[in-house]
Amino acid sequence: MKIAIIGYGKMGHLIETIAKERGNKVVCIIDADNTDDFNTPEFKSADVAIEFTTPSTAVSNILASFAAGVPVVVGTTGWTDSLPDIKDMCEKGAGTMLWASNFSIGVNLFMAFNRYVAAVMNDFPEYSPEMTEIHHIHKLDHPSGTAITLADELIGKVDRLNRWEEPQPGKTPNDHALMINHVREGEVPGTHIISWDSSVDTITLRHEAKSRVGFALGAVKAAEWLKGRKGFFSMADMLSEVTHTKGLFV
Ligand SMILES: NC(=O)C1=CN([C@@H]2O[C@H](COP(=O)(O)OP(=O)(O)OC[C@H]3O[C@@H](n4cnc5c(N)ncnc54)[C@H](OP(=O)(O)O)[C@@H]3O)[C@@H](O)[C@H]2O)C=CC1
Ligand SMILES: O=C(O)C1=N[C@H](C(=O)O)C[C@H](O)C1
Repeated sequence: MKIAIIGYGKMGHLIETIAKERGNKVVCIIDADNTDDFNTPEFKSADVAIEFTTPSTAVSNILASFAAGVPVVVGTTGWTDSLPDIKDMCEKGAGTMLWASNFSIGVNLFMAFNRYVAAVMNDFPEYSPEMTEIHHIHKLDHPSGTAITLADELIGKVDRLNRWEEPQPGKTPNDHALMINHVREGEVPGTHIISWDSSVDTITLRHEAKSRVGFALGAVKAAEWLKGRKGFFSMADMLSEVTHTKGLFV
């Protein structure tokens, strides 16, 4: 299939390599210096575009893809206050998009395990959860998009929690808040840790990406899956088609 790449940074380069290895054709690459190319026949000829840019540019790139009639897979994080409006546009037929805070298959399994553990822990108030995400020093946003997804899903299952917070000097954490810590260190591709602590033990769930390959491969697979579909989708929609475990994703 024909793929357009929006954002030719660390993810964009890897997506180009993996898309070609899987037999796809990259017909257009848009980076910060050629954002007018959404209007070109090359961009408009793409079956699907894949967008990994910055928190401040994702929304305009999504809208430009919709205007060009090209479905878009979006991996950029840090812009999701606008997600409900974009989702609404897709549901009204104005565009097609698949968004995920993390395209790694392993992280999406980890998200399912997180939901399961949180549902179990709802009955065990002696355990308190905490989350930590560790990423490379170039990352612009915190907490990571993945941590926000994990936190929202955990809070949704645990009656004693109603929000997430980041630690602030001098501020006592709210009793009903899940704390999310962020660490920026070297070139770490992405690590997420959820710990459930009691006075007698700690249960820890940990996902550690070894490189960005899992993210890029998942995004290309999502683009291949999105071709020919219309509406708003998530990785759960795609993955629910490949598992026999009932209720794991949707
Ligand atoms: N969902 C997931 O699985 C994953 C999500 N991410 C997220 O993806 C995003 C990108 O990550 P990464 O590739 O590592 O970041 P990079 O900084 O390496 O790449 C971003 C690229 O976008 C370009 N860019 C900036 N503005 C625009 C614009 N208006 N239109 C098109 N391109 C533009 C930048 O150009 P220039 O440098 O010239 O400004 C740069 O080449 C981040 O938000 C990150 O959190 C990352 C990995 C996995
Ligand atoms: O910026 C990154 O690099 C990553 N961003 C995503 C996030 O914010 O969750 C996904 C992955 O962890 C890498």
